[in-house]
Amino acid sequence: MIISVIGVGYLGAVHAAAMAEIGHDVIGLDVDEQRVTALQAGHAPFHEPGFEEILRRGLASGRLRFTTDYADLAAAEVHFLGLGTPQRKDGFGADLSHLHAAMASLGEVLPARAGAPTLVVGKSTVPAGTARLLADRVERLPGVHLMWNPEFLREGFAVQDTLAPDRLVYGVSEPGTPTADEAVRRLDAVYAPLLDAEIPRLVMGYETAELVKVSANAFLATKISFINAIAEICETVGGDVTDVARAIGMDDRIGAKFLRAGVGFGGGCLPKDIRAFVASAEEHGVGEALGFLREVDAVNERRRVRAVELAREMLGDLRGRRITVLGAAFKPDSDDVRDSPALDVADRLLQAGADVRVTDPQALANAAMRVPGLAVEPDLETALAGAELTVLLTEWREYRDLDPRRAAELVAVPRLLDGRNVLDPQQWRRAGWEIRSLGRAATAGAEHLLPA
Ligand SMILES: NC(=O)C1=CN([C@@H]2O[C@H](COP(=O)(O)OP(=O)(O)OC[C@H]3O[C@@H](n4cnc5c(N)ncnc54)[C@H](O)[C@@H]3O)[C@@H](O)[C@H]2O)C=CC1
Ligand SMILES: O=C(O)[C@H]1O[C@H](OP(=O)(O)OP(=O)(O)OC[C@H]2O[C@@H](n3ccc(=O)[nH]c3=O)[C@H](O)[C@@H]2O)[C@H](O)[C@@H](O)[C@@H]1O
Repeated sequence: MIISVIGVGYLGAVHAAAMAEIGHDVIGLDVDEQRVTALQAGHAPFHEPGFEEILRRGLASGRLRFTTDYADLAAAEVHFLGLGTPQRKDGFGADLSHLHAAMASLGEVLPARAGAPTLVVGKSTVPAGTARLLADRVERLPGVHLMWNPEFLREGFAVQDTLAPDRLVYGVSEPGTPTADEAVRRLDAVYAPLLDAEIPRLVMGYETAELVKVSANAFLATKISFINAIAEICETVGGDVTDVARAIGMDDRIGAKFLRAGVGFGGGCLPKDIRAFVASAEEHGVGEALGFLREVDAVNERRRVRAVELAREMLGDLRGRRITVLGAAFKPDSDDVRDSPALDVADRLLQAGADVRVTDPQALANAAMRVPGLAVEPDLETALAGAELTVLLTEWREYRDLDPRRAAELVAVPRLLDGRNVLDPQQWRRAGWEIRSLGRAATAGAEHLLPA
């Protein structure tokens, strides 16, 4: 099938390459010329394991290309929408302006198919009600139908999650009607290889599909803030949140995933999605139903503040003190620094007057753009040299695997704050380090301490 993907950012670029990978003719469009040029040249504009491989394979096969010109989309039978839906400038609801602008441009090329069946498929994360609003506009054109097919991929696993998702969700105007059934058949044809692999597919109304997406992200954020709230208690009463998480996670009804306590969640999605969900509920007059999400957000914010406080407890006055921050990306295996807890904490330490040096295997270019004046150092050993405090904030493998004895030789003072609870405190203490973590009382782990 001939397919277009409009908006080739993290979601859209991976989706476009994945659709070419499963045999479709794909054209990806973006208004960002630099991005289109890079993609067309086979260069990933962001770090995503496995993406460049399928991008290059798609380009080489002739089934994948990129453009900035909407006129090039005229022949496509299916248009996927991968536009960003960032937080509005007022800080709360979702900014749908990119989506509306793209729909206006697409509206000019849709008539070129002269009434032949054409499917427009939204993938962006949007407040409930958005799809119906867009459908009212676009379905006036003969042959055009709109579906909402939210995306659940995780950065760092984007290719795998696109080609083998846990489920496919199809939002239609009215489930069970002949028009909806026809649209479902056409989207099934796009995803045929995935459906053949028995990936479950659920059909529901637009609003339900939109709600599935924001509910999933709200649940994940809640689970993280839940364990981080317990971390706050552990720090005060003398517990170890990693043991709490391990023990409660063994209960199948709770599950071990998304119970990693630390500096909290960030990224281009969870924080803005929970805020947009609350804003949307308020607009519908049911804000109190999601009041707890404000607390989820507040717990998350407090972890960042606490990381700086803990640095102060360990160092005293932060002014002029040499701090090395391990990690800038919002999570490992990504160069994304959107609302990154690591970068935010580094910035707060900088604002407090510390002499901060940040290292990260992939995200330093993005970090330096976001926080002007931040000192960045790509080489881990150089970054550690002379540190009075080392703060681990993104759990890249190279930091989890750090040898405490070697690291102790590099720093000025072997003093470490583990903001992700990934290092073994006993092992580090044995190597001579003073170590504190978010979610463990100062002495947690020390009771088993063996002589060095
Ligand atoms: N990044 C992720 O891991 C996931 C993102 N999502 C959702 O997918 C959507 C996209 O997210 P990202 O890919 O992260 O955003 P992004 O910001 O990386 O990509 C959006 C792209 O749309 C382009 N664009 C803006 N206006 C345009 C227009 N008028 N015409 C064509 N292109 C235009 C931008 O230049 C940009 O390249 C959001 O709603 C997000 O919440 C959902 C699941 C996963
Ligand atoms: O809508 C989206 O964009 C996506 O948002 C998240 O994916 P992503 O933001 O890529 O990353 P996650 O793995 O969910 O991590 C988000 C943040 O939570 C933090 N986290 C995660 C898990 C955990 O136990 N503890 C924790 O602090 C991570 O460090 C990271 O900062 C969801 O997991 C995806 O399903 C969803 O499609």
